[in-house]
Amino acid sequence: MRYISTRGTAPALSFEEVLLTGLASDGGLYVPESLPSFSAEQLEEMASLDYPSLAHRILLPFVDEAFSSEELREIIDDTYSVFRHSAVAPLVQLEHNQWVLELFHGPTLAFKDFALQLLGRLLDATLKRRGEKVVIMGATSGDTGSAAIAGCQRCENIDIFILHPHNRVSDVQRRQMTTLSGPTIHNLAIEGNFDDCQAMVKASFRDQSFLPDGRSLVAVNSINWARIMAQIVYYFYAGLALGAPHRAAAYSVPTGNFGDIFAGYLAAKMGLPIAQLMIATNRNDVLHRLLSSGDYARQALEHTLSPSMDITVSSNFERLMFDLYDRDPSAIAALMAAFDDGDIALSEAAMSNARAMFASHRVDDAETLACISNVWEKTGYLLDPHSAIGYAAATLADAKSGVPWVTLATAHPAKFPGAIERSGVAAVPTLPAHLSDLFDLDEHFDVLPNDMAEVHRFMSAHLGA
Ligand SMILES: N[C@@H](CCOP(=O)(O)O)C(=O)O
Repeated sequence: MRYISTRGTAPALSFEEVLLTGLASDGGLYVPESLPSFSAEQLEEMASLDYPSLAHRILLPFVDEAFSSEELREIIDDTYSVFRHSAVAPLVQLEHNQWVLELFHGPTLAFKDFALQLLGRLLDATLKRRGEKVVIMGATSGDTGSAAIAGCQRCENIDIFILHPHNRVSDVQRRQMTTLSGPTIHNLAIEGNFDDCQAMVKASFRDQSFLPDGRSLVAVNSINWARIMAQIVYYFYAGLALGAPHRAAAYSVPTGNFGDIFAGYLAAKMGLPIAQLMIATNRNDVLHRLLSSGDYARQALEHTLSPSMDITVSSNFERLMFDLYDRDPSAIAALMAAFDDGDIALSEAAMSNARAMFASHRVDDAETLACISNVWEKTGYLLDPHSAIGYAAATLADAKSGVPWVTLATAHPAKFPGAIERSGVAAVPTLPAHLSDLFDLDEHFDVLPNDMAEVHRFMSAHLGA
């Protein structure tokens, strides 16, 4: 399997090379040159597999020569053994045609664990084999940070630097990152927003001259292909449980960086029957505006009750655009250059291709709180604010569709006690036992200005030998 850049001038890479990078050298994102696909007969046979077996079946073609089938199986078994639910990704029915896929049973209580627990193990094995050290640099609006640290802290050959927007993640989210200490773990609270953090990370990938010779950056954000790859699996898991290949389901995905929903799009291309993919956004709604009115104009980032989705530049949309423009890298390079300068307009053909698979809905804070409260009253089920955005969008779509809707429940409600309290429900979400001492532990983080030179100076000064 080879991986190519969406902008066409960076070299094609193997899986191992793509795992050890982030952005392509031309500023694009890596995608597989071609996708494996599964026939209806193969899907029928896959329907009986447990989560690790299904993951192995789906992921093996992507890693090809980098890991043997046995090595991959061992890594996958180890990865999902740390999840607290034996089904790994349980599917729960809340109402007629409404399901939630619980993706918060991993160590840090968010869907990011599915990919980052795996990525940490793949990295560890690869770096040991190559005898190399790397520097991990990531940006988080709340969930990726702790999941990346938890996934990679066992790796001996890394230093990890995670940038989060100062005072803009929930207390639980921050503590999940900043209480994981060690000489190689660095949490940087940036005096800016998530877009600032992500822009610094991307710029750092493009010019790595601040690093000493022999060290390079590896991404833990969804610009790293391995993140997307791992997230394809749970779409198959839910779809097969709901009757694929004989019945299609629709998926509602709380969307920020577009990585999670892009994984669903790939699952459809790989043969999973998917009726529709719902882009569910908060007030940071650039993707909803694009889908509904063709408006892809940048707007100022707003801080909401769903901080993990407070993002206005959705990195992975570029991967979708690459397909919408028939995989023409020069079209993407031109569009992204124009986007750097301001707004872009997609062609009619691209828009109609996008609308064939995607719908969208924006849910503001008041609607998010109302959804948490309504669902609690009706079903006794407690949604976190991000999952509530997905569920609100799915219930609006349901009346029109008649297909089963699966909302991706991307985080545990205990990560957002403030929002739950504001929703007025009588429930108090509690952290699972392994995090019960979270508020007793010391925090370690440095506050830095929104200035890349300062961040690079900090990183150079704190790199291990
Ligand atoms: N929503 C993320 C922000 C980064 O997105 P990613 O999927 O590219 O890592 C978060 O919660 O940190």
